[in-house]
Amino acid sequence: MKRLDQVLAAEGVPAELELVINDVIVACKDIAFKLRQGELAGILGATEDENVQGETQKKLDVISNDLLKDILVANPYVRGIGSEEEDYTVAGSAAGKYLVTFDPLDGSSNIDVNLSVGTIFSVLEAQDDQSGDNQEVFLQNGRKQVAAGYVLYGPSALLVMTTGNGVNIFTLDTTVGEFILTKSGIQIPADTAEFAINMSNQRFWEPEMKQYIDDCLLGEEGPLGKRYNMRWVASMVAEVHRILMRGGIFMYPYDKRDPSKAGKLRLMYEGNPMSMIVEQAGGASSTGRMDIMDVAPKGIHDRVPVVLGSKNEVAKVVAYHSK
Ligand SMILES: O=P(O)(O)OC[C@H]1O[C@](O)(COP(=O)(O)O)[C@@H](O)[C@@H]1O
Ligand SMILES: [Mg+2]
Ligand SMILES: [Mg+2]
Repeated sequence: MKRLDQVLAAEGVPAELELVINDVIVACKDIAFKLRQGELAGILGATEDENVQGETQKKLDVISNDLLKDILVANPYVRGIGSEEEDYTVAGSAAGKYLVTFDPLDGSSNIDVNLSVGTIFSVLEAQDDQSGDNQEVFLQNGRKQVAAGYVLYGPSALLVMTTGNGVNIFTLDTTVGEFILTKSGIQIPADTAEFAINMSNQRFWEPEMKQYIDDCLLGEEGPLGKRYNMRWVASMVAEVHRILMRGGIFMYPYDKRDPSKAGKLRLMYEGNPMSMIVEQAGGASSTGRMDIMDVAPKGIHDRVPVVLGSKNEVAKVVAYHSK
């Protein structure tokens, strides 16, 4: 039975980075506890506010954001944070080496119906001496991440993370309040016949994506030659976790509902960390035209089309885009 700190030490993770990851996890344990209490903790429902993306904030979006922000900006090794729920990046310690971006609560439309939600995080190294409230210091591509992970608040709370040494899964032992290693060396099956996409947006997709899904729906008689199943949990963390466990492909492509947005999901705290985890587990991750982790960010809240999961299926979607 290995604890998270023992696993990170065995991976040779620097002590400062371990302290940063540990603070993320302390906040996530608190979020997990509040979620279990649900209505009893007065955490359900919406606030009167909108975030910078124009989305109504749920109470738990704000609570989770504050838990992560408060602990991380007080950490001497954190230069700054960037969050879905903060308009601008927030400065931490001027001498801090690390930058943390996070989606404090992913899949937040699921909170009020008691379904799975998650927290996603990504850690970068600050490359120069700029303050953490200057977003420029964060604008590095996903290949520069030194750690990435998510916590899935499901029937049990799971921490899934990588420091570039493969993917480990830890289960929260609520009797001792510790994440305990329960699986390591996760490998996503290369082939799949299960896709996840919000089909209600079909008429807004680009023709390439429309064609791929049309061909999936043709099953054995179509050019892809197999019968596909479909899932949509509306929580990226839950979808990615299913894919890590049994394969699959998850897509949130560009659509023309709002042509100024490159997609729904955000690069720096959704696309990049999930891509690092998926690649570390032998899967693939693309915008349809290039690897997500090679996309150069221009702003902390940049959006990105996402196609990730079983590597041979992702390659098929990429091939549709290059026809
Ligand atoms: O509303 P839709 O189209 O089903 O979108 C669901 C997607 O949006 C998200 O909920 C976005 O994340 P947030 O809840 O953090 O905004 C993803 O987790 C999920 O894949
Ligand atoms: Mg999200
Ligand atoms: Mg969110």
